[in-house]
Amino acid sequence: MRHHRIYLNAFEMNCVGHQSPGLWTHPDDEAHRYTDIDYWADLACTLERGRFDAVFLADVLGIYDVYQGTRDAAVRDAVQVPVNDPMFVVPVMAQVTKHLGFGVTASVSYEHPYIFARRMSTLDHLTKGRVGWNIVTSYLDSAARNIGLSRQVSHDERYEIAEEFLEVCYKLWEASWEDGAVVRDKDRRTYTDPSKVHDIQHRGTYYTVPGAHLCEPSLQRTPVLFQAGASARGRAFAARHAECVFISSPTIPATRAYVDGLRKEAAKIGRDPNEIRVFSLFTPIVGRTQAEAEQKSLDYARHVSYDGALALYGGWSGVDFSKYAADENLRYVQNDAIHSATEVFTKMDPNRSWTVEQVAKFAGIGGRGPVVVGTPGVIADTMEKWVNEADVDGFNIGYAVTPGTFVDFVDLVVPELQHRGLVWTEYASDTLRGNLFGGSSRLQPHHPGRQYHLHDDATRLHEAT
Ligand SMILES: Cc1cc2nc3c(=O)[nH]c(=O)nc-3n(C[C@H](O)[C@H](O)[C@H](O)COP(=O)(O)O)c2cc1C
Repeated sequence: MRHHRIYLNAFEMNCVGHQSPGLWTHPDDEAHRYTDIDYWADLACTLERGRFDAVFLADVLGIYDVYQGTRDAAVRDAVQVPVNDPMFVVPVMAQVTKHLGFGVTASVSYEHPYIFARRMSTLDHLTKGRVGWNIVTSYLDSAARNIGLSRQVSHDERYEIAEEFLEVCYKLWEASWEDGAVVRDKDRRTYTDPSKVHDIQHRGTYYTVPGAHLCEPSLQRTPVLFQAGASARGRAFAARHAECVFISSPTIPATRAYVDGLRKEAAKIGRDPNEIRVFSLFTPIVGRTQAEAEQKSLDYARHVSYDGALALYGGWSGVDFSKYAADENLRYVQNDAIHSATEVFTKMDPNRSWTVEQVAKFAGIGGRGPVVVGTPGVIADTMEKWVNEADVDGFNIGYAVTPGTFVDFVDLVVPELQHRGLVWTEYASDTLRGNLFGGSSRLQPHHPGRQYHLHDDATRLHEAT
């Protein structure tokens, strides 16, 4: 195993039906409390008690309306709609914790870097350096139609936009305010030294941002960068920018293929491939005994919504599964949705074909990642096997029911992992990047965003523009 410890993220979303469509009907599920700030505060305390590195908040703009050509199935079963803005629950969770990190999802397709950079600096200040950004390009036409486009920008061009979006953000976060700019000198009546605040003079294909950042430097400056692209273009983007990568695929061989490809891409462009933390989606159903766990799993399965699962998967893949017979094998379809969503079932594991019904059952609990049912020992064994054989660094722990799945994991599995020396018993740092990578809270020295850092490069930035 490459790393001294397993990294843990809780996978959440500011909505009712995140990755287990239909489970809102289960008596133990409290996802409907997503509008109650106490739900988020209590969850954050549970996760910090379990020494989780972070809670990662997914977010999707638009409604899943591919299945049956309407949004009815998604709306009926609360499949990621209603959905609230993830950013606003971060300060609530930061207030009741000291070390837990917060990954928020935001789409480069529906933000502007000048505005967005301020929002992330604000969160990094309020969380004392514990915020991360899951960079997405989005995948639903239904979102594009609501901002004046007839359909979403093509898949690969979304990543071209994302490249420039990141460049503007790096310049704002790293190259506008020098570390010593804010002096708060009451005698000289100088809060900030104007000579240490610089325009970024960005003129690009998609953005023109000539001015200075609006925020003083936060502890991390650039938030920890997460990404989950898994197609060839998505992986190339991740290899260049991501500090952490989320992946979700159902088997170890498919996951290993992704991870090897990602690390090779990173090495090709001069990054340390082992510097990227890879988190694999994983939904545990835990019992004190195997029988108890299996009973729980059967009980959850009875609450899965078949239509809800196909609405979710239809949104991800862009494929209307109502056009297939339930026992028909899935075929790869090239479109502008999530390429990896269908690749994983049609290409990544050649000796396996999947019918629509199997995909619906699989996606009914835990989305596209594996669901493991068992005792704390069985769960820990599986996690160890994935780390050793799929070369992942940690897991994005999804839930079947919330907060139940997280409480079971923290109460039963974390102590087993700690006993095996696989998960730490105490945090090492107060910032998210410090906990994930050790040492500084700033970008790693050979991360591409670092080249904009003022001390190395103030003159170069000005000469280049
Ligand atoms: C674990 C995981 C979580 C994701 N969460 C989100 C999300 O919250 N919002 C979103 O728009 N896309 C999300 N995605 C999708 C990816 O960010 C990305 O849009 C998709 O994988 C497209 O990449 P690809 O075109 O390279 O396949 C997630 C993917 C994975 C594996």
